Amino acid sequence: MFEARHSMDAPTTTPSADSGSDGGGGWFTPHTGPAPQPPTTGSGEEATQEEHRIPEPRQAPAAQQAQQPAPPRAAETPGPMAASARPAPTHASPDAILVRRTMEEIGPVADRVTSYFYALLFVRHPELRPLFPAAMDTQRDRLLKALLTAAEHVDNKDVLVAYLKNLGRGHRKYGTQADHYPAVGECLIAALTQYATTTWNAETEAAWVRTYTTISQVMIDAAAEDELRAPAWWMAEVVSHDLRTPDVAVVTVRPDQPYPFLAGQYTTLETPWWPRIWRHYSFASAPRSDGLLSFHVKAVPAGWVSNALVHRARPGDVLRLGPPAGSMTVDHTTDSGLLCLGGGTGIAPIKALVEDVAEHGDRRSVEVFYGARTNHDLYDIDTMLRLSQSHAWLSVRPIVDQQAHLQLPDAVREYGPWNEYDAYLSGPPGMIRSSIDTLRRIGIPGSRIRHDSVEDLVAAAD
Ligand SMILES: NC(=O)C1=CN([C@@H]2O[C@H](COP(=O)(O)OP(=O)(O)OC[C@H]3O[C@@H](n4cnc5c(N)ncnc54)[C@H](O)[C@@H]3O)[C@@H](O)[C@H]2O)C=CC1
Repeated sequence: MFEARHSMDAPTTTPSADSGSDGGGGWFTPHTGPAPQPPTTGSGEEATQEEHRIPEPRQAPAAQQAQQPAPPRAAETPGPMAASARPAPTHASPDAILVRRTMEEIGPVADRVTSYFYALLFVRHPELRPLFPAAMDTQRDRLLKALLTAAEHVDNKDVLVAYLKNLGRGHRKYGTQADHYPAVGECLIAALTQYATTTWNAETEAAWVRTYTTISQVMIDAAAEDELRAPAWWMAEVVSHDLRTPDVAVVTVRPDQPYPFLAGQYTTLETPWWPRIWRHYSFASAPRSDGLLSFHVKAVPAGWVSNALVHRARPGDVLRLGPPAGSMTVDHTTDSGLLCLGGGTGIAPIKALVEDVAEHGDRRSVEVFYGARTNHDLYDIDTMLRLSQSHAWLSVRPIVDQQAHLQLPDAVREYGPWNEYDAYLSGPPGMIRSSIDTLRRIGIPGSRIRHDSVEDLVAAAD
């Protein structure tokens, strides 16, 4: 997906990271087994400090997990923000109310909470420091994002559990182990205790402990299950590097073992030059019979990874890839048309979606609007036009800001009607936001608009 999306996701663990589960209060049905169960205090029940300690995680019973059919990996990876339509909880659970109250209080001092948390973690657990990148700036933001996500989705079990499973799997590549989670949880609680001084009390602490315990258990179980069927990461050799403009390259790699994914998904990628710094890029093609994977990379100012990939990477270099993720995939159970907006290098997953429809033999209408600032920036227009010449159901319209005197989302209004279409958005965060507004204004419901996380796009732009 992109180097943006999803951001520097380094090892973590905080609800942060990306969010939660459901404890005694509600959103998670505890597994059977020897796992220590979270305390089941209700909203008004006061728990002791001892009860509030982060319990040791239960190791997932591998044998039991092995018997479960492994669902296709791609289907499990919707991020909570992957689609614009998220069902809102109808009422908040007592834990959700307490967690959100804490979040509101620490919001204005989020930077300090985050710094304090990491300082504490690395002082108390220096053995965890090597799991994180040398420069922690982006990581700090990631923690806050994860906290907010957990709070926001604390009652939304389905979305949250899917998100956490994805997160747990994704953390394998950092070397995160089950026994790291209590350390992180204790530092998180300590940081919240320090800064949420007005709202913090035993009841709130119990709510956070329950929330964090269930969050970490979902992640640990997902990682253990994943271990049975997939590597923690893939090594991938660069086999071609095509500089399309002075700052955009199409990089093609050969993974060291089969890499299953769906068109429209993205991966995380680490270069040998910036160890432990991972960035997101979408697959620019549907799965290929030769197993090769391509990415469109734009070097952005101060972008360590993107500049390395565009200006330094050459055939023979070896990258590391995390697991595939993302839910911006084609729903082959319907025959709705696809309205695709690809801005800049955001055209990469759109091209993969088009190839997916073509390979599936569907005859669904696919309308692609390909936006760029200048003609020169339409670096993949030849490929897209070639595809449209081969497929009568596909139309491709380049929208160049300078010529059209309007931006990509506005151009879509001039065509349509779009009521029989599902929309797929890919590009810079501002484009995603304004496209959502525009599409909703012209009557496309949020449930039919798909895109990757805008928050991650902002955070990972590097
Ligand atoms: N490389 C990849 O695999 C993927 C990249 N992305 C994201 O796509 C972006 C691509 O960046 P660039 O190529 O520099 O794109 P860009 O900044 O040149 O913009 C591309 C298009 O989006 C439109 N646009 C930009 N901001 C807008 C706004 N606020 N409102 C309406 N329209 C707007 C522009 O008018 C232009 O048509 C990056 O943010 C990247 O993270 C997204 C998905 C995949």
